[in-house]
Amino acid sequence: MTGTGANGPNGGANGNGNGTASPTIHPSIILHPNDLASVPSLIKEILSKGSLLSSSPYNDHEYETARLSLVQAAHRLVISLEKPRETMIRQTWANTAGFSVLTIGIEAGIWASLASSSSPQTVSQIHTRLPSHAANFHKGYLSRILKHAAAMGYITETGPDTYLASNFIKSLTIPIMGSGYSVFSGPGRTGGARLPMLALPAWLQENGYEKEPEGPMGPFQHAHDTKLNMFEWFHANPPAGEWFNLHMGGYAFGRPNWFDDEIYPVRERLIDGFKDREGEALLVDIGGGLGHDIEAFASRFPDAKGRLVLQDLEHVIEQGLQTKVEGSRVERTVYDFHTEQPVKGARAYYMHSILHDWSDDICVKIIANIKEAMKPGYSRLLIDEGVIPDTGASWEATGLDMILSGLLSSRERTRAEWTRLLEEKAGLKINKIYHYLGDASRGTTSLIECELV
Ligand SMILES: C[S@@+](CC[C@H](N)C(=O)[O-])C[C@H]1O[C@@H](n2cnc3c(N)ncnc32)[C@H](O)[C@@H]1O
Repeated sequence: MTGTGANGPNGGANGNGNGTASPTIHPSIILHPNDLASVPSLIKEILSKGSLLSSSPYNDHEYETARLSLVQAAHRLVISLEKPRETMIRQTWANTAGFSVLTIGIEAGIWASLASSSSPQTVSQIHTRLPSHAANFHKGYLSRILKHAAAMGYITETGPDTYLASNFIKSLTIPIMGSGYSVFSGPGRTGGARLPMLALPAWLQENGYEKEPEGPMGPFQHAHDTKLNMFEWFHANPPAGEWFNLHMGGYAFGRPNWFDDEIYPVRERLIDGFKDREGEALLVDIGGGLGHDIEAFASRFPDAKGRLVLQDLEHVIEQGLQTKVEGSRVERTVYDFHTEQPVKGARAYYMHSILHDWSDDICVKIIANIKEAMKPGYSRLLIDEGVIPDTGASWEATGLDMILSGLLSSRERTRAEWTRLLEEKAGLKINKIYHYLGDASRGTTSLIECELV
């Protein structure tokens, strides 16, 4: 690739890549850092958050809050200090290549080989331990891949062609972590979940920018030339479905749980007042995937009476059986939530990251099936989802919102949008929105408790 100089590829200094001019922006701005004015205050913030971090006990709430705001300030510092060309090249070249490199390393067993030793490894040593399907990996190319991984900070370069695994790269050898890269890259040459995101600008352009992704023929269907929705397409393109389900486990891992003491008072709202009779369900996890949420609930409340029921599609339930907790009392059942809810009168129906996958119209139908099964004045519907704040939403929340638009033509919702959906359209009453610690202002997750009106 060759440079085109300050005048850009379109024959004029202000070409914007599509041949249209931006007359008011002078190209000299490319020579200046993105936001130099913010640098002093960001450095001050980093120093103060840094000392808070060292004085809080590891992993308590204050530590986590300080750590997260430190990460955010550090990212902002990098982008403020960078010049536009550097940001553009980092994003278009380095990050794109970085994603491919990480995926190759997962699929060819490079990270597993590197992580199998706690001391620095040469390229030859890493190569010797590659699994049989990658045993003939081109050594020169392996060396180039590792160099980029080191330049990106994913691994540590300790000498020429010698590297040490980082905590991050070791974690990619764990399926719930590595699967995210696989599902966004493949399977095979499909482009997986990344393809629709790459095709999102074209989808919007072809639709004259007049509508947001919606309906059964959204960016995902256009990019993959399919009528299937994302879940159906993953299932039809194995092992994408299995990767996705594992990826959900990675997304949930180590995050606070909705039933933590500081978030939702489970004893007061669910266990007290539970009608302890034969066959009564305490909790039904609808679309619960491989079961990480309900299994965590079961081990947190071992003495709570009542059935704990996990529901998902057949192939997901089957996959979950391979990793289920030995001796667990969770009942794993096959159920399609577009049909009548078979567990009647449960104390609580729980849905985590379900309604954000669907348009309001379909959500109303999913909720109608639950409403039919709910007992008035007794059953509660618990919705574990993001509530996007008016300002200051985190990149995790907004990133998910964009991903949902591209993959499922759906959305994360604001408080007003949740109220419109749950109260005005679905006819439920929202009792209260319980915010996860530190998340109230970031929009990543909250627990919305609803009842029949
Ligand atoms: C985004 S995942 C969330 C999984 C899990 N609740 C979690 O938070 O990790 C959506 C889940 O909905 C399930 N699902 C999709 N369509 C379904 C349907 N028609 N009936 C039941 N489950 C369905 C998927 O299999 C998947 O497990």
